[in-house]
Amino acid sequence: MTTQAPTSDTELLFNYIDKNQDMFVQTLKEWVAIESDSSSSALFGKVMQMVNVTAEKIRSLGGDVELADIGSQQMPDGEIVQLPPVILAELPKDSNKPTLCIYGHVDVQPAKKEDGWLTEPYVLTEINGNLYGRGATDNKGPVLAWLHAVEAYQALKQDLPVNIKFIIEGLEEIGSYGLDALTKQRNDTFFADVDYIVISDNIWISNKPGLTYGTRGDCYFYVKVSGGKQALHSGAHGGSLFEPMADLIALLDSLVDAKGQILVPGIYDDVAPLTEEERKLYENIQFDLEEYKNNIGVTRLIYDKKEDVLMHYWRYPSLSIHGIQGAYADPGSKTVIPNKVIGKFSMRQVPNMDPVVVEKQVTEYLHEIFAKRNSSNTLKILMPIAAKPWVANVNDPQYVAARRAIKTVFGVEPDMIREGSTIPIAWNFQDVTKKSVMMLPICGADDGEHSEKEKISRSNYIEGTKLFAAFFYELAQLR
Ligand SMILES: NCC(=O)N[C@@H](Cc1c[nH]cn1)C(=O)O
Ligand SMILES: [Zn+2]
Ligand SMILES: [Zn+2]
Repeated sequence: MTTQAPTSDTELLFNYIDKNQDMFVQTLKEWVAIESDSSSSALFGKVMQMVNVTAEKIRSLGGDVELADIGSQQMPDGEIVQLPPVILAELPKDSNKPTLCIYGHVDVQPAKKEDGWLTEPYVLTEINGNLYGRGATDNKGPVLAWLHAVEAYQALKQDLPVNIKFIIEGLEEIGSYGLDALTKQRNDTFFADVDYIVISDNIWISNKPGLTYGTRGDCYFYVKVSGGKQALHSGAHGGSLFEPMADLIALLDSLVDAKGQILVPGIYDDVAPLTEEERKLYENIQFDLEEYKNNIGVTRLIYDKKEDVLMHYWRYPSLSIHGIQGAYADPGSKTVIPNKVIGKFSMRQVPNMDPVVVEKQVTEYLHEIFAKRNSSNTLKILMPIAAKPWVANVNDPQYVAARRAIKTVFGVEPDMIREGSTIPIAWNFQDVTKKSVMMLPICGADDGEHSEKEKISRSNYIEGTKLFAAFFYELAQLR
């Protein structure tokens, strides 16, 4: 990548980051080795370990760290569990400087070798310049890049141009339980002197750097269908039973058609109408459909125009079916009728959808479908995650600083992009604190977040660290 006329101080920082890249990769390897999968409360011990390791790293940079208690939570299975704390930290402060608050998460999605990983998911493995491992891109790599950017300033005894606070959590992947309440609770204290909030937990959409001004939200549903007291032999009992799995499959099948249209009545009613001005924005974005299909390993998409594909990721809702708990999923031919199954699906939310309305629409619709089946089974619907979409003002000064930093490090103007996935706390940060919130991604379009090919390229990890160092500088120049 071309580096654009850095100042001599920036040049020193970049050289330091280049020279120490192996050490930065080693730290990422140590972090990836901690299986901080938050998907099940049984694994919260590892999340806790990861939170402590992160806290220690921030302390080593001179940070004052609080492990904020966020209490307990009833999980979808009914169990009440103590939640891992949230890191609220602050580096030594100078009241003449602006204050940047960096948010990130150190929990990860589940990963098992048998899911199809070519490498051990928790052993960071470098292949052709890519660092494969669960959490490499989502979100341990970017969190470390922020910390290493600070470390570079400190190692070179350069004054950090901004005050820095951190909010690092271990429950983002399951909807950031407790963080919205903590944000409200600390709005007049921790957040009072914060000028900017920045998040780096998403990806570019091409090999060109992107700057993100919107994300979709997410409503995550559990559909529980329960039958008799125990699982039964399908030969001995199949034929006269209302089978929970058949009910569930019918319910899941009623949600979305083959063209990706959501079938729940009323769901599109609140979706913000597309304006001519917005439609034009999509035309100039660099996004190669062939390259994209190749990256994600598919031969055909529902839409064949770039603009339609992007709009259906960014500005329209989508519904995905994720799995069935209680279903027989192992290899082999077990002839069982499960007595209780839980279907899981989520619906990405866009402006101006309201999760409260969506929950009602989905629940009523599924109960109607279920009633028509006249089954003896019982149906229960839960919505444990309700995250609103987030859209920012791209004219905010923070975006100016980020554009300049991107130009310095990558030599190009970024594409202004939105994100199809969800950072559950983004909307809350903006709504509660009224501060400027921005997303500054450093991860590649082909990083495979949540998949069995998750990776970050060494180049993005190291150039991303430089980008963050340059961003600190540019942010201070705004004053
Ligand atoms: N990198 C952000 C991310 O992956 N966020 C999750 C958060 C979430 C939403 N619903 C459940 N978890 C995502 O899937 O978008
Ligand atoms: Zn993430
Ligand atoms: Zn994620």
